[in-house]
Amino acid sequence: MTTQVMKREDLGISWAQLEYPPKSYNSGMTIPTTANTSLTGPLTTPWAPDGKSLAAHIASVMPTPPESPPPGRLVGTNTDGCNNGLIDDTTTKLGLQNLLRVSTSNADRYYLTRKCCYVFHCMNLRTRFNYPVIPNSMIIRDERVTTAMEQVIAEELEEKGLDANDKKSYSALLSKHTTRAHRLLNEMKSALSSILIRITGYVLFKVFSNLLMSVTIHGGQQEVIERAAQRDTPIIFVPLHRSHVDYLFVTWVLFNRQIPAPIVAAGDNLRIPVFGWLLRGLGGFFIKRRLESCKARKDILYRSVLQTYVTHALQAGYNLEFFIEGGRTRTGKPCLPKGGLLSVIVDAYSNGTLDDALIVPIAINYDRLLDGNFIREQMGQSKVPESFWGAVRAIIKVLSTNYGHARIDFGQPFSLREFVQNTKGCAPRLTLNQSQNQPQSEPILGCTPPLSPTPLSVSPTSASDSQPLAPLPQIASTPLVIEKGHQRSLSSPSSKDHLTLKRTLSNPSSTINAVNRTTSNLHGARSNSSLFGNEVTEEYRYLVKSLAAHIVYDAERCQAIMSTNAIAWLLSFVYRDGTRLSTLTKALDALRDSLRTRKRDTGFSGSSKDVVMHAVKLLGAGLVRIEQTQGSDKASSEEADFLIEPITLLPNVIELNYYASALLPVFAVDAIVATSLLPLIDCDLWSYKDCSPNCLIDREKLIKRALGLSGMLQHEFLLAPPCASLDAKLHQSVDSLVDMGLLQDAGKVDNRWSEDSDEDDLTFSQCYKVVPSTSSLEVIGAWTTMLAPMLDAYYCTACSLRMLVTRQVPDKEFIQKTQNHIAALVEKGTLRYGESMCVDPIRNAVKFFETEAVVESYTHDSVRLLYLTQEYDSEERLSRFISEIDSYRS
Ligand SMILES: O=P(O)(O)OC[C@H](O)CO
Repeated sequence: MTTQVMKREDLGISWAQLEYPPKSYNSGMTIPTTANTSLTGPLTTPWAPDGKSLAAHIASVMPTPPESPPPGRLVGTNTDGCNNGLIDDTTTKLGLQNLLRVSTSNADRYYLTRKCCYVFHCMNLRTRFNYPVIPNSMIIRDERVTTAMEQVIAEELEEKGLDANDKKSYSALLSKHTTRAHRLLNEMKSALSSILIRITGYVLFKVFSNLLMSVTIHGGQQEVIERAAQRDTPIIFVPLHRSHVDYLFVTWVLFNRQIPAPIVAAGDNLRIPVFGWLLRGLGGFFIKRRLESCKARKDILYRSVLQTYVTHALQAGYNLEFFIEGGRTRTGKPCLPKGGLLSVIVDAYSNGTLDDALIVPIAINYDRLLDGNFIREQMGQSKVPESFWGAVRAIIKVLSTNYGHARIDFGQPFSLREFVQNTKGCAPRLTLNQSQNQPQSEPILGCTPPLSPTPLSVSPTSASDSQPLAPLPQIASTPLVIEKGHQRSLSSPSSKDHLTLKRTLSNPSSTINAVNRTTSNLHGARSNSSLFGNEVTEEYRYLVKSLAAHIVYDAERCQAIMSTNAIAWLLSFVYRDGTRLSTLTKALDALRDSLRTRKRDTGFSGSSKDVVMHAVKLLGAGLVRIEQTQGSDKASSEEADFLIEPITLLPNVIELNYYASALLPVFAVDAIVATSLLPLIDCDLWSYKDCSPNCLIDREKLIKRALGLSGMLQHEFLLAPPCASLDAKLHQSVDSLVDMGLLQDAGKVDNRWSEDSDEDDLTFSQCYKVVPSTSSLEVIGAWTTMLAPMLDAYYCTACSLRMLVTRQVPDKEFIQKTQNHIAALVEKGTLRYGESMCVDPIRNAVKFFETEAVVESYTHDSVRLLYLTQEYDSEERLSRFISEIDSYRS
């Protein structure tokens, strides 16, 4: 099958003509107006560092006048409709603030005060907080560490064939492992310094004001965090990870609000000379990168030291920050969560050492990434390790560049205790036996009987999607609604998850849920013990997985879409062959409306024409080509039109795709439904534009197919949080196609005799007639094109499985050969999208094949070998599987 190439200009279709989005989306909903208070409102006596008037300065630093700033509301999934006592009218009314604008208590008439406003600002901030020192001895003597040490010693004595009662050998080993525990702790622990935070805070003002046009954050969100910090409960900040700069941003924001800095989990790859020391002084503590790996799991001493350190720090009153995705996203869309540090926190809560914590999902987004790009790694080359000189070179390189705007969004804080209490009743009725102190007979709190897939109108998520945000009721009064599918998946061993998913692809009647999707990422899925050595129950696993999924889902939802994301998306998926500035401007207007109705913030404001020009400039000539069209009047730039064209050649297109991908999660469900619809229609919709081909669509069949495709893309997207029904989301998306006019009600048909029906099927199912209009085709085209590169990658990876027939191949070789194959097809023009060769979708396809029990793997001499399972180890079976994957490509 070749990729469908749609030339919309030839068809006379224009994205901008479109009535978009369909009216049904959150109809009647209004965006909370924080409006013009944003950059000018909340600051009492602000001035620009160079003494210009504020308005003039804003005009010079913003791409457009701030006529309609994005709302910057607090987003929460399980907490939508919950207040936590942190939100009130004040927080919802505050607007966006540019952190680079500072104010002091003096008027701006003094030259020195104006010139040195950052110095005065930083001097006036309170940074001297009580950062208690946690003595090493307290951690090393902790029961958890001593128990781990005894276990390690016993194992070593046994390994060496020594007598377990031999005191001399025992004390020699005790001293060896105690020294190691001290070393591990010293390498790990942070050394928060108030002075360093103040100095770095000032330096960051200077650096960021040179590199960035603004660093924007919503005043209400800051206010909520400030209120949360006044409580006795530790705060756990969990940002999505895009850049190394993320490490600095949260601490810097808190410094500006005079909130104590958190300790921040950093990968030990960042423990490099000077920068490692700096990071440690700013609160960084270093952990091994792959906590989930077998090697790290086996190092029980390391695990016990880490867990004890984090637990003691939380007990001592430190706030914590960690990146739940592990590394930075290479694709531009969030990675599925890792459970490592989250399970430490859940452990600490469940064994009673931590009474509660407030969890704050965070999203940070940049017009342009300061770290460069991930082209190299996506092309299959290995990552260049961090080093001192590498960091220095990178800093020198970025200093002379403009990176546009940056935006930080804090999600709504939610209580760990309330989350656990609400979730406990929904998982299998097993006890959390993490602690001996915990009463085993503890009643299951918040026990909500598992419900059948929740009608959209009553699920917490849907409620939040269709209602204004404030005021929000208390969390405790809103029990989480967990659907049946979750309980099923938990009550079965992980191997059965394979069956669930396998069924989904072939007969996807079971609901795929977010918990299943994170299975392979958390705890290594098949282990029966937690990352930190405790025997875990299914309930515990469920808890960590659903908490992780909630955090990532919430963080993604609060992420603001930057101008470069929007323009890269339009150029990648709507105007891949290029278009005029005027058309792109109208398309951006439509996209902005669509984002607004989906309650998504944008990190830009003002006229779309200016936003397009700003984004095109930032994306640069390597990603977007711009030229003035012939006949434009050069003299009057107002009238001048330009031709704007994306560079779709490899490798540049990979970077463009990175920026476009921030919008993928926003439209993922719709894209899945649209992509599922096309193969169910016998005819080519585009040739029936504005006509009515004689074909009917069965709603249930469409949903089943969409569920199958959702299952296939389970490693790409978190489509719904664990408390919501994916099924309902898909139904909502089908409704939107009806509202759009693409589907017209054709009544119910008797499906008793249809070949797919089984005895339990509904007798009648809803059918729709397909009526493609110009505008609906435009939307369908964009959504299907959005998934096309990914589906091509999955299909080509499935084809590559042929190289595994009767043999084993190292996974690196398998991926490399698949990439080469895709690159060759792109070169020949058989495949349209160069980004299909990125390593991420290929890896995810392999993960999916493993989930489907098509492929298995084992590690030998540190090499991971892939092979086909017995069931698929033949050309014929494999071909059938490949055609099944192919059938999802439109
Ligand atoms: O994206 P990576 O893999 O370079 O990792 C970034 C992490 O912040 C390292 O701690």
